[in-house]
Amino acid sequence: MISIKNVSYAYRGKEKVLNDVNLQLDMGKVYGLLGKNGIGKSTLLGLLSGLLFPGSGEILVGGNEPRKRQLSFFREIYYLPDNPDAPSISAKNYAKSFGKFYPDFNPDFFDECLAKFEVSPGQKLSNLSHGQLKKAMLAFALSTNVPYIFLDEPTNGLDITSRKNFNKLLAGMVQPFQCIVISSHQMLELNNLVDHIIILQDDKVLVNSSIEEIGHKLYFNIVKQLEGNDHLVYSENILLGYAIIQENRHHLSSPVNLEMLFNAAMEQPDYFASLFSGHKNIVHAV
Ligand SMILES: Nc1ncnc2c1ncn2[C@@H]1O[C@H](COP(=O)(O)OP(=O)(O)OP(=O)(O)O)[C@@H](O)[C@H]1O
Repeated sequence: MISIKNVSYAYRGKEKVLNDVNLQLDMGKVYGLLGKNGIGKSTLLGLLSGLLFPGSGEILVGGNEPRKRQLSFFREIYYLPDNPDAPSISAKNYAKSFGKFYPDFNPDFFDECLAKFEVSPGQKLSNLSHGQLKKAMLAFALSTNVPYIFLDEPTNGLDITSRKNFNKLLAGMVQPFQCIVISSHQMLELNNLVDHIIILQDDKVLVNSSIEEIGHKLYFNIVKQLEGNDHLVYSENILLGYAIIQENRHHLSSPVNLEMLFNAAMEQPDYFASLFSGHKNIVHAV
């Protein structure tokens, strides 16, 4: 489990990026971390990975405090940044050298991932394109079998086939003892991958909710006209009419559309904050 309590963080000489953030992340789940550019997603992943230290508050990842940077902690987590370094060794040798560090590293799965991604195991990482390097490092990340995997924009720079393959590989490997956090702007791809959504806005957590809970609270629909649709939260023009979100007062079932959810949350942050924070005095949709 990951517990984030009253955590604030500011880069030197700057305003707080995160202010009094509280979150609990459970095992066996994939979390989608969403937010506009520069809102603090990478910062949060940096704090979880022990690369940054909170100005105040406490973070626990499993039994470890990331800021203590103990060996036992680093064996349990894997953090893949948006722009990973490219050492001058082949993917195969990278796995041989660095796989040892992770007690449950699976070399066969690593080979399988590389093959799926069509990355040559013998080619030097430093000679790969950005997308190829990203795929090699994703293959490594997915093969570590560590309890905590943090992926910053994992599909950024990947072609469409590779994005699909990444989703398939990830969906097939998540174990009950793992907690995976993915920061992304690719919401359509996250749609079928994540169990839980965290949306950052300003220096706070705006939405922290399971897909199931979102589906209970909101109804996603396509209509020809806007008139006559009760409890409208959000609407977008589409070719055949409108894609809308309504309050789900009739307990209907609809697939959650993350892109619409995100756009709606950005448009009405106060409404979403109250809807997903459990406050009794819900600000009603306009
Ligand atoms: N090393 C740094 N020094 C100073 N400020 C930084 C540093 N890294 C990030 N920031 C600032 O902190 C804020 C949050 O940055 P962060 O990279 O966490 O955002 P993000 O949500 O991951 O953005 P994106 O979606 O563009 O990747 C931004 O205003 C950014 O300019």
